[in-house]
Amino acid sequence: MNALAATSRNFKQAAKLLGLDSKLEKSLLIPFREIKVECTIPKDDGTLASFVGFRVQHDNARGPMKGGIRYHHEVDLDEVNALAQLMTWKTALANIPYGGAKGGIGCSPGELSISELERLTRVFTQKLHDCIGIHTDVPAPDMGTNSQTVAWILDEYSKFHVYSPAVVTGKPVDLGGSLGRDAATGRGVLFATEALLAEYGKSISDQRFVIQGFGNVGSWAARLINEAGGKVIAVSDVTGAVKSHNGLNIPKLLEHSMENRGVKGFSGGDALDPKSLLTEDCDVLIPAALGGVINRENADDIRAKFIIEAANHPTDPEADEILSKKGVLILPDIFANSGGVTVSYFEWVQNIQGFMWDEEKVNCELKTYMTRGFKDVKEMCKTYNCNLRMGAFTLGVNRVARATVLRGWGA
Ligand SMILES: NC(=O)C1=CN([C@@H]2O[C@H](COP(=O)(O)OP(=O)(O)OC[C@H]3O[C@@H](n4cnc5c(N)ncnc54)[C@H](OP(=O)(O)O)[C@@H]3O)[C@@H](O)[C@H]2O)C=CC1
Ligand SMILES: O=C(O)CCC(=O)C(=O)O
Repeated sequence: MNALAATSRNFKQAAKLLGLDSKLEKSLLIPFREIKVECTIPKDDGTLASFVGFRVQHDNARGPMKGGIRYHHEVDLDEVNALAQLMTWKTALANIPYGGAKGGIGCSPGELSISELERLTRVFTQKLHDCIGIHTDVPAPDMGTNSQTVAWILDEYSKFHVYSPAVVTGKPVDLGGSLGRDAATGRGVLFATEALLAEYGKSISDQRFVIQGFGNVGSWAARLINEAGGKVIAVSDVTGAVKSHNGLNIPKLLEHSMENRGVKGFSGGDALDPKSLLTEDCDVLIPAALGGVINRENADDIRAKFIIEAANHPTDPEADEILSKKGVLILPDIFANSGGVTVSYFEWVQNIQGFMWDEEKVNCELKTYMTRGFKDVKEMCKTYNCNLRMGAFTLGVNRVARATVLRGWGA
């Protein structure tokens, strides 16, 4: 099932539980605006290369639309649409005053030089600048992009509009980025995992973790889990996978991965077939890379007791059903990875206030939001007698539906 079909299916199930009017349901599902642009750049060797870029602005009932920009060869309109929709429910669940959006370019960032990436980002921004803004749509990094990418967007945007750091979040701290944003999604994953485990009388330090993806989210999650006493027994990225039953030395793995551009070849563990990583014996599985990786092909073989969705839509609805029958608990993406957009919100607030918070305040506020989010999700699970995914979806969808109805459709 593709990402859009899966996300829309979850939305429709939540709308049914909430008893939403079918016309309201339809209006919530259709995106506010879909933008598709051609981006042609000269490569370093003088030849031309053309790419397609997207920005889907899904909903703005609760505030400016918000979401990252992804550079990956699999990016297409359906995927960006699904990710934008997830952002709408995620920002509502986190109770931050935003709607949802997502962007992306179908490209392989690893095959482009830094100057090619800069040109591509600038051309994309030239095509997009009139549709984004502090109070309309605020992009951020996602897979394949980082603080440098949004710094280029900010600079290019500023050639057409007044210099406004709050037009993007996830910026370098020197350009008004927030302390703690880099680690925020991984830190949010830690707080979310702690909250879930506590419900079962468990804690990070008595669990064994497997993490797919060792980029921004996966590596920060690994680092913070390791610091909290958790045993990270296997990790993968595009280059390969490594495992150690005694727990990987995460600081050393981070060093190795920086020096060698990946986890492959790490001497502090055994090489593992990346395909079998998800079905390794562990307590907690954290997918922190691509969507759709847990599906009907492998769901039955998953041995984790808890799945924390650090990635967006890593679990297909068919796998959801299989895992639920097996008694595996899944903490859904729109809650588990909401720490990133929550600290993006703090960054936007700091930029608008013109006042910088210290990192302790950022982390402390993040914990408050994540703890409250978990409590709110559990409350919905109780009200609608549903699992955590439907608890999260009903919470987000209900808040957006209420805002939509209150704003009305008057001409
Ligand atoms: N950044 C953020 O703040 C947020 C991100 N997310 C989600 O988290 C996920 C990861 O994003 P982020 O960490 O930012 O992205 P990054 O680009 O920083 O890292 C992605 C990681 O996934 C790895 N990867 C890619 N394909 C595969 C694969 N087939 N198997 C195993 N590993 C793979 C990459 O390997 P390599 O480096 O070798 O290419 C890299 O380690 C995405 O789903 C994203 O949407 C959600 C909320 C916020
Ligand atoms: O920080 C942001 O605004 C967006 C984060 C994001 O893209 C996500 O949560 O999937």
